[in-house]
Amino acid sequence: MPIAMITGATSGFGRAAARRFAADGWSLILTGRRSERLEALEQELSDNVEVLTLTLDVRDAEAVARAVEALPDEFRGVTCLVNNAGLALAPQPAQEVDLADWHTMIDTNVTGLVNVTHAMLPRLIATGAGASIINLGSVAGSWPYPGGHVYGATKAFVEQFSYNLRCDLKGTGVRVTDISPGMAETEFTLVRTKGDQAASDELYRGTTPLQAEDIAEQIFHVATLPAHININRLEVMPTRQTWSPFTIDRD
Ligand SMILES: NC(=O)C1=CN([C@@H]2O[C@H](COP(=O)(O)OP(=O)(O)OC[C@H]3O[C@@H](n4cnc5c(N)ncnc54)[C@H](OP(=O)(O)O)[C@@H]3O)[C@@H](O)[C@H]2O)C=CC1
Ligand SMILES: O=CCS(=O)(=O)O
Repeated sequence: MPIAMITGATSGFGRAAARRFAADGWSLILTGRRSERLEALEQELSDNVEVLTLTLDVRDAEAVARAVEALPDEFRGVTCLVNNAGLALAPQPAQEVDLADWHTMIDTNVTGLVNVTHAMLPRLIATGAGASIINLGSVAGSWPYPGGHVYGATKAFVEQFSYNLRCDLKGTGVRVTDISPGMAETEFTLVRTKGDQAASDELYRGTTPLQAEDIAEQIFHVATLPAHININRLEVMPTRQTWSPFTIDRD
């Protein structure tokens, strides 16, 4: 059975993707920091598929490298890496945020993604044709909005890193895709607002956001395309989300 490694499998897109891959019998390497959630997911899925859970903070390059190095033989032949772990913080204007929140976003969305990719590249190249790296970018990486500041910039990094990886992986068979969702109802806004459930509920109220399962389906689709097809970037929005016009500061 093919193997998917999913970072940030304790919630949202990552957990839904784990369930989607499991439904088709894939073996799973599931990572995240909250071990109790990993254990619950392992319990849920392991009757039907092989599951290995790794409690891992993607920001810790050494821990990531050690965990990948120590993968048991039956989990070494990874077919698909889903670089999903990530977060936004500090929705207020740039001039009002704590520097620490900017650092956390860069450390997680940029450094963390790079840490996991670096550790996993030899495994994916060994798998060769049909292997894929699926990076979770965001519409925020392409479209500016107030309060997007460093979050959007980290996702712009994900897009360009994905394209550049493709160049270097030419000839290895390893595909690279940036999946960039728009508004999706997960724990994302709860994290962004540091636990403000009312603010999270308000954002999604009266509209129809994407659900985690919608993006999980896209991830699974991209991972299971014939080996000669590479989707470079997939931007996915809810039908009820579009762009705003430019704004003008007037006297
Ligand atoms: N929801 C949305 O509107 C959109 C989200 N995205 C992106 O999709 C990805 C998933 O987000 P989503 O599912 O919505 O959000 P959730 O908050 O529901 O899930 C985020 C996941 O990332 C993990 N994570 C966060 N920090 C770390 C870390 N340092 N080390 C390891 N794992 C970490 C969390 O696990 P744990 O806390 O257990 O470590 C959790 O499993 C993110 O990269 C996000 O930026 C992109 C576009 C839209
Ligand atoms: O990445 C998340 C989607 S949004 O909040 O930037 O629209």
